[in-house]
Amino acid sequence: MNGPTLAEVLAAARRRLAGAGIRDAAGDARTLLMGLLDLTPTSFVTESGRSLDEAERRAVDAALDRRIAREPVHRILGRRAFSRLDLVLSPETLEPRPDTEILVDALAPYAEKIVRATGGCRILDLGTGTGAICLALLDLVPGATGVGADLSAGALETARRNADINGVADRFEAVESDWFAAVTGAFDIIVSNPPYIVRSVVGTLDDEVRLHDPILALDGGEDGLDAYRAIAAGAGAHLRENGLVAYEIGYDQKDEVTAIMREKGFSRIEAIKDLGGNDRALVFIAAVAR
Ligand SMILES: C[S@@+](CC[C@H](N)C(=O)[O-])C[C@H]1O[C@@H](n2cnc3c(N)ncnc32)[C@H](O)[C@@H]1O
Repeated sequence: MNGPTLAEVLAAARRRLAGAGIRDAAGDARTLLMGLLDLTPTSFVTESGRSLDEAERRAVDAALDRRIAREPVHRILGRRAFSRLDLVLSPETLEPRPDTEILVDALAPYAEKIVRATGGCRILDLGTGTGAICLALLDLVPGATGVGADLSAGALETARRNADINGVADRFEAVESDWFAAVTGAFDIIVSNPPYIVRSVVGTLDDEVRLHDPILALDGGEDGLDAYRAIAAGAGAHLRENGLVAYEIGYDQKDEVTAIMREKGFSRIEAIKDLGGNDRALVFIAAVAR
């Protein structure tokens, strides 16, 4: 006897997730099925009439159980798309967010310009996690090279694997470091999406974030700004002439992060909002040429 079709399994999955109070039940059901069955958006439609075998149905059921227990879709699949990359996730890495692509898109033209002017561009990504920001920039700007630094050895292992999978390993180095502590040399661009959640807020985040993203990737200290202070203090010593420092920030941190950077001699040259209209990325340059 034939099993249920993909369309039938999709409809049942959507109902199960909606019944369990999952907000985007339709989107999550679709993303899970596409990922589990390795289908593209097009083949998902053209194969909607095909039957799922028992092993496939068991895999779908297990994935739905995990989603209902509030595990995020891409953690269940173990990977997610970011910029033009396919990134593997691990328990030690933050799941990269689409908002972070804003920082990548803002920096790529600067990196290209530096490559055109000097023949190369050295990028340092502090708190690299999966390697998302650095690897996406290396992919977009073939003349660039990058260092991804992180305090988590497990995250760095994942970043190295992602560099391999995405064909940029020859231009990427992973360094275990407490911010700049083990970083050597000077860079054209220092970029970071550091932990920036106010410590007292971490416990109130959705289960999907609180229980599945590592605390090291979330907790920004008492006021959420510890990492920006540490990076601002060390950036000058690791920047080439006319080098840039760029951050992802929390929606309400623009003025405070700008003040922290100004105190260390940097001027803000860009402030970029996300699609929701919130401040999301800032770019700085040394106010006085070094
Ligand atoms: C918000 S996550 C960003 C991950 C990745 N860059 C991204 O955008 O998806 C912050 C990262 O900073 C790392 N981190 C936290 N404290 C650190 C420290 N003192 N030195 C270096 N990395 C640190 C965490 O392990 C985590 O990978």
